[in-house]
Order: sequence, then C-alpha cells, then structure tokens
Amino acid sequence: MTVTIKTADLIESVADALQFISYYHPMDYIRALGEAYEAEKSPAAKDAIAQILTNSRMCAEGHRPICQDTGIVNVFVKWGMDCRLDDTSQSMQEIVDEGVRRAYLHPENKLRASILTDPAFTRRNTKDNTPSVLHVEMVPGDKVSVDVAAKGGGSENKSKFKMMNPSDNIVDWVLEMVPQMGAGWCPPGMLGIGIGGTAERAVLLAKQSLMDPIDMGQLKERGPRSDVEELRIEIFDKVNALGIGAQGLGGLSTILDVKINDFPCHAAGKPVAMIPNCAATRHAHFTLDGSGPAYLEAPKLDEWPDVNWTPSSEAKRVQLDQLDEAEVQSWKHGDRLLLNGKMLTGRDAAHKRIKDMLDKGEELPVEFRGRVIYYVGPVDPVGEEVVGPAGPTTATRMDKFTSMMLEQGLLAMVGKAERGLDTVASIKKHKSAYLMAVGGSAYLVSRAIKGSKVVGFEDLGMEAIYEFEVQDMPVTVAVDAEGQSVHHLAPLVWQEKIRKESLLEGA
Ligand SMILES: O=C(O)C[C@H](O)C(=O)O
Repeated sequence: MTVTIKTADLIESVADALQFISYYHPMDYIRALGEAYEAEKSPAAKDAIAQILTNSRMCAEGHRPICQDTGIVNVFVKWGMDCRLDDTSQSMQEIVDEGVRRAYLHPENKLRASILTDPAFTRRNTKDNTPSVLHVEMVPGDKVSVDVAAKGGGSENKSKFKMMNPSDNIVDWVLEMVPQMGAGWCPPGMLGIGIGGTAERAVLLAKQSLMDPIDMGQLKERGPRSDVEELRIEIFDKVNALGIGAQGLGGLSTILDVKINDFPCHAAGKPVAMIPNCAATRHAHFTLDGSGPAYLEAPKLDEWPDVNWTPSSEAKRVQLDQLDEAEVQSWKHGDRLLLNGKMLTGRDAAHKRIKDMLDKGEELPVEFRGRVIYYVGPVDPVGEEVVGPAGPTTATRMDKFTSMMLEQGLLAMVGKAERGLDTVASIKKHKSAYLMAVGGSAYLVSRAIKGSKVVGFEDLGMEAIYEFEVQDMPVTVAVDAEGQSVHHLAPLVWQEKIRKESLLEGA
C-alpha cells in the first residue's frame, strides 16, 4: 500500500529537529563527556570540559544554541519506496531547505546564518542558512527515515582524505593527521572514518558514521567482535595517547569515540576519509510514516552531570580600557584571566577587508591601536539578550593577518585553538599575547558580554566588527609575549605523562 507523506510534515519535522539540536546535545555525547570529565587529570582540560558541560545545560534550559556556529545543515533521507509526497511541485532540496529556513529564522531562537553563496568569489551570506547538503537514498519500505545534523565549520575544516595504496596503514595515517588538525575542531569530539568505495563515497561514509551514537565504553567492556571494532579501539587508544586533550590544552580525552563505515573498493586503492565532530556535536533522527510530523522528546535536565563551572579563584581581573603593553607582557602562558571593559571583534571576512583597505591606503572604520580583538561571529540576540551565543572562532585562520594587525598597534587577540609557528614568532616580536576562550561554551561566554554594537563592516552580518563590553569574560593565556605557546607545550607534556604513568587503559 502506498503511504502519503505530507510535504508540510516533512518541512515541520526538519525545522523542529534543527531547533532541537541547536540547544540539546545528544545525551550519549553528554554522558561520555561527563565520564571524560571525571577521568580527566589535566586541570586545564578539566576546566574546559566543565565549561562545555555547563554551557550545554544552560542551552538546554534556555533553548539557545550550544555554539555560535550553528552549523551547515547535513540531511540524510532514506525514502521508503512505498511512500509518495502529497505535493510533487517542489524538489526534495527545496522542501528540506524550507525546513532549514524556518528553523534558522525562528523568532524565539534565531540561529546564525553562516552559509555563503559564490564561495570562490563574492562570498555573500544567504541569510537563512540554506542550502542544506542533502543526500537521498531510495530504500524498500513504507517509511521515511531522516538524519539531520548541523555541522560546525571548525571541525568540518579539519576533514582529511587520502587515496591510500592498498598496503598503507590506516592507523599510521590517522596518527599523522590528528596532530596536524590542531584544536580548531574543538576536541573532545568524535572521529568519523570512511574506508573504501571511491573518493566521494569514502568522505560520505565518514560523515554518515558521525550520526551513530557514542558507544566506545560499551564496546571496550564487551570486547571487539569484528576487525572494524578492533580498529576503532586501536585508533581510540592511540589518538588519546597523543595527549592533545580538550581544546588542545593537553590531557587524557581528545576523542570520545571513533566510528568507521566501510564499502568495497577497487583493487588498485584504498580511499580513506576522516571527519572530526566537535564539542558541539548536533544530530537527530526521525521517521515519518504518514501519520503527521515527527517531534523529538526533550531530554531531562537531571541527565546532565552535576558540573557547574565557575571561574578559577586564581584568575586575574584585567581592565581592558586601561590595558597597556607592560601588563600584556606580564601575562604568562597558562594564566587565567577575566576580561573587563571594551574589546573589538573581527573574523575572516573583516580581516580580509582590512587587508584590502590597508593595501589601497584607505582609512579603517576603527582604530586598533591599544585594543584587544576577539575572533567571533555571534548569534543575533533574542528577547532581552545583548548578544546571542558568542564563543571563539578558530584563531589559526587569522594567522595570515596577524602581523598586519599587530603592526596596527593591536595589543592582544582572543580566539580558540593554536597559532602557527610564524604567528607565535610575530606575537613574541610585538610583545603581544594570544588568549583563548573555550570553543563549545558560546552561551556561557555570551553571559559575560554586557554591551554590543556594530562599529564597522555592517554588511558582513555576523562577520562585522562589533565592540563588546565584557564583564569577567574567562580566557587563558595561550601564547605569551615570550612566545611560549600552551598548545605547543601542553600536549607534549601530557603525551609523556600518559606514557610514563600509564594514565590511559589500552594506551
Ligand atoms: O564559525 C564559527 O563561529 C566557528 C567555527 O566553527 C570554528 O570552529 O572556527
């Protein structure tokens, strides 16, 4: 018998699922992160995990996004071939995108529009986060099964692919790639690995594997039952033994699980893809059977671990409005700071435009001398908010502009993840500093922002230059004026500790 699926039900279900995953982490992730928090021995990594867990519960309570990067929408539809749509005037892409549009423009929980059209040239924001990246598979049956994910740009950026020779070792490749991925993908998260097929199939397998629930704890407890499960465990243990840790701060938990999907491939090769999923892991599954839209059941707040992050008592208060070079130079890598006062923001598009303007000898809309810049693209505020969730973006992408900005008299920068070696040298040369906030704690960070106004490049939307007024915004000195970098030093220390003190079972 043919089942009729209403187009309106599909649109509503996609919109509802996207709203749901914007503020509810999957509970398997929260449980695994809670266990990682308990086991963590590195104080800096434990503090970062505490921020992510606290942020997660705040978002579940407040129905606001876990991360300012509300993602690029990935949708996987398995269409039962006994189903038909009631209205065949629109393509599946158009129908799904209508769900995306409604979710991202929801007046009570507006999500960030991050999608740019004409990517190689004008890079114009589509303003409603469409289009989604849609995959449709025709399968036997009378149901429509849908996986919806909102994938963060920072983790997507770290995707890797290799056309391996048949005899190449997958574990060796993963262990070579993960340190190169740095911390911009916001560990602790998951690794999705696709093996086989063709180039495009391997990447798709990797992405789809990230839709599976975290079950490494159960797998280790019962033991592997296949070669793939054995490989998952081997990669899990060896990656965590690298000591990269939460946010790259050095520690025991870099990944919470490894997922692997495979598919037959040509005798001449072994395509392998790896895609990490960040701390803002967001995906949900629903099924339509013709009886109406699907609604997802909200998790109970008492399922979150009882972790309530508060700033360290050792954190130093910094008055940004009186900040000078001498104070910046007094900070040491690893110091915890609470920022107070006014700072500017700017990320990829603003930096590119600043460079273009300086190259043409044009005057900038704001003066950077004596100021601190925060690399961020915030979510728009709703209700009483001054700004929506506003966590840091990956600072590494701003490396190519950093010397230019420091030459403008910038005192310090705030972002997430490591800086490249040349940038660290430039920070040292200019006696500047780079401070990191925790990626994946965007709503928590936004509570420290008491004022916000656009002061330049308004047309860039979330990438405009804002001036934020902050109160006790928590950051850690990641690169100090001596050129000491936490992200380069701490993972090595923890790698050694893990090895010497056998801190990880299986490593
Ligand atoms: O776009 C952002 O706000 C952050 C991005 O996901 C990143 O991790 O760099």
